[in-house]
Amino acid sequence: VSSATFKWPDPRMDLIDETLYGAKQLAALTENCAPRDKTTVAAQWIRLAYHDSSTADVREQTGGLDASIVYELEEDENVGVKGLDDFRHFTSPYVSMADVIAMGTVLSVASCGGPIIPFRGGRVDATKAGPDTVPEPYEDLEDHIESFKRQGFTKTEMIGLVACGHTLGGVRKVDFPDIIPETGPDFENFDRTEFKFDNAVYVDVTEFLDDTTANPLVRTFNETNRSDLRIFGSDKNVTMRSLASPDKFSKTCGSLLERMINTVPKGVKLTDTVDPFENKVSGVSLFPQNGTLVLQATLRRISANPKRSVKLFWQERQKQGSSACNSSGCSVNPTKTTTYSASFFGKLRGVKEFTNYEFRAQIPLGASVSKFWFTVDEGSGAKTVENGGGRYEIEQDTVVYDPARTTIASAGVDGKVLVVGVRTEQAAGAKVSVETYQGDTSNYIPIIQNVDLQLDTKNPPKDGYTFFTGSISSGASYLHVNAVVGGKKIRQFVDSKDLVL
Ligand code: HEM
Repeated sequence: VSSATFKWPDPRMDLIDETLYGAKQLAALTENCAPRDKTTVAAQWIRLAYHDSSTADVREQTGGLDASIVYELEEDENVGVKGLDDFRHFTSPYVSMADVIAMGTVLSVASCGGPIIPFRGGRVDATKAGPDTVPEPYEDLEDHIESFKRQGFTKTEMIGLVACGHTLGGVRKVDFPDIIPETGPDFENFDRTEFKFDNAVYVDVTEFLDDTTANPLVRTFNETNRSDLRIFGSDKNVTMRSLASPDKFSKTCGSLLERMINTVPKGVKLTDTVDPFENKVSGVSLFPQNGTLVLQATLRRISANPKRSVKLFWQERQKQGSSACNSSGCSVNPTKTTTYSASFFGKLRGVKEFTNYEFRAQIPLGASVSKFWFTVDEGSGAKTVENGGGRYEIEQDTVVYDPARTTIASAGVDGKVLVVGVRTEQAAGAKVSVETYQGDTSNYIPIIQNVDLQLDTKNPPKDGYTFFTGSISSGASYLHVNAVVGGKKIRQFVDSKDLVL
């Protein structure tokens, strides 16, 4: 699997990159192996991911990491499972709950000092519960071997995966009174380094081998429930001994957990690995204002270089005799430059910070724009940034989301009032609607709504555009504008950061 390149427009890559490395707050929740509920956020997220993925049947190619857990929370086997309340804020039309669960594992393992697991996106969420397949402590060894085999893991890999999972967190008395007796503590850690993924090798393994472990799944009064004891010892400790090397433990866990999160049903195709992108373009909008077209775009570069200068260039859609552009093209300097810290995970990947260069170009209405690109000079000469060749192409200017008029229309309103412009010469008979996305719901199932937009009476035609408007729910965080204009279908994505006012 190779490393993905960012070819704008690609909202999926944009959002994945932002969630893992950038400004989204998912990573911050587990930073420094954050404690929560007597355990760690990391332990909760990893357990959730395992329970979700344990529905995998690799021969049938069904189940796996597909967020079916959303429909399985009431089942006994999922007692104490936590994390979906964290994850629901980070889904979008391009990043499924299953992807966020997988990111949760990548982030939490790294946050506690474990290996860096490469992340790939593209998982598809299930629409119903999967089978009851989570292994339970009272089951015998043969059942566990069978169950891991169905999930795609050999017996040796089962030993590894359980050791990797149980290096964090522990057992809760309220959830498992058959493991921790009434007289015992409310929560018992699997090992003595509950905030460390890496040290666990020493602790889990040597403690286990030394027979001094506190692991309740090894020591519990109830022999039937000593599943870790049976699993770890199932090959006379050969695997556990091999994991006594910290390096071997880290590598083994990295590759087993990677396989766990990448086990997906038939037909689901994962993206390439998402590493931090050197150049990322977002926040692109084109809308009419005060007799011109405004082109807004943001270029994000890795790191902050005070010597760096960045310019936006564009090419006109219609050649105009008296255009504002001279022979070297039209260009503008940034209106705003903001440096922000990378997430802890970005930092682990060698990225300390990012710098956003925000541009706002005013373009004659008649000329409009077809392509844009940038030059970046780090102090040693300007280099062109042009979307890996082909430049940043603005497919159409017929239907445009209008952030400025939307801001004005939404002021003081409960919810949002969206304004979309359609080129006046093509506006007759135009059908404009929006498909809104709300991921942050109490049952973790996104709400998708279609709203037809009507002619906007408060914004009469102006600047060559005719405006359409409609109210959308305040919970909607992303949307697509869908239009049929002159028999042609046009679809435009609006990111939450461009929508939230
Ligand atoms: C035979 C297989 C397994 C059994 C029987 C088992 C059983 C358990 C039990 C009983 C708990 C306590 C949960 C609670 O008190 O709410 C637990 C916690 C946990 N398990 Fe497993 N587990 C197995 C495999 C795995 C695997 C493969 C992983 C991940 C790769 C994993 C990750 C975790 C984590 C991280 C916790 C701690 C959760 C927390 O502290 O909130 N387990 N497991």
